[in-house]
Amino acid sequence: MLEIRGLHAWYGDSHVLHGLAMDIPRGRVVSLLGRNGAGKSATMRTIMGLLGKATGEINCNGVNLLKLRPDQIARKGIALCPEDRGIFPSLTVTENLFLPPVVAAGGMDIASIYALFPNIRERGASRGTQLSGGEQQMLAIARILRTGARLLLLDEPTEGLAPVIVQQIARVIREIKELGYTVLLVEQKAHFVESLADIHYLIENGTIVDRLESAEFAASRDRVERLLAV
Ligand SMILES: Nc1ncnc2c1ncn2[C@@H]1O[C@H](COP(=O)(O)OP(=O)(O)OP(=O)(O)O)[C@@H](O)[C@H]1O
Repeated sequence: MLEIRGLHAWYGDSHVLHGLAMDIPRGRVVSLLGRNGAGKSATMRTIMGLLGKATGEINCNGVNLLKLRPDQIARKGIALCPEDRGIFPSLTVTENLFLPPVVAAGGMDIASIYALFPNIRERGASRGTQLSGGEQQMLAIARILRTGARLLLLDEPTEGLAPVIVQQIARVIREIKELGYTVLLVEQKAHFVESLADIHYLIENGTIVDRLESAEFAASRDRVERLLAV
C-alpha cells in the first residue's frame, strides 16, 4: 500500500529522517520499533504530510505522497492516530466520534463501530475528560475508521495503559486486520507487537536498521530488546 524510499525529513533545521526505506503491504500489520527519539513519530507525520520539509518517495498507488497536502493524503484513505490521541475534552464521546469528516469511501458504518467498541456506545454522552486512557485510545481509533481510512497509522496506542486494556487494543487491531485494513503500528514494546505484526521494522537515528518477518522475530528478540533499551 505504501513504498517508502530514500526518505529524509526535517523539523525546522533539524534533520531527523536519514534515507528511510520501508514497505507497508495492503492488509498487513507492520510494526515500527525504536526507542525515544528514533524517528517513529516523524515517520508517521511525514507520511501524513505534516513535516515542513521532506525529500524522497512515499509511493501510494503510483503517487508520491510528498507532493500532496495533508488533506489530499487523508483523502487517499490514510489516517493518523497520534500519541496524545487528540480527543476533544469538552465534547461528548459521540460528538468526538462524528467530528472528523468522512474523507474516503468505504468507511466503517456506525453499527460495525459499536460492535467493535461496545464502550463507545455505552459512554456516548460522557465528555472526553471523563474517559480513561484506554477509552480515549479506542475512541481515537474508532473515529478514524469512520472517516474511510484504510491505512491506519497508530502512534504508540498502548502507551500508559494497563495490561488488560493493552490486550483489548491488541484484539481490536487483530479484528481490524481481519476486516482488510492496513496498520502501521509504532511501538516501544516488543512483546506487544510480537504476535500482532506480520513484518517488523527496527528504526534507529532516523533510519531503518533491520526488517524481520514475524517468524524471525522470536529468534531476534535479544537484539530487538537491546535496540529498545534506553
Ligand atoms: N517539534 C520538534 N522540533 C524539533 N525536533 C523535534 C521535534 N519533535 C521531535 N524532534 C526530534 O526529532 C527526532 C525524532 O523524534 P520522533 O518524535 O520522531 O521520535 P520517536 O521515535 O517518535 O520517539 P518518541 O517515542 O519520543 O515520540 C528526535 O531527535 C526528536 O528530538
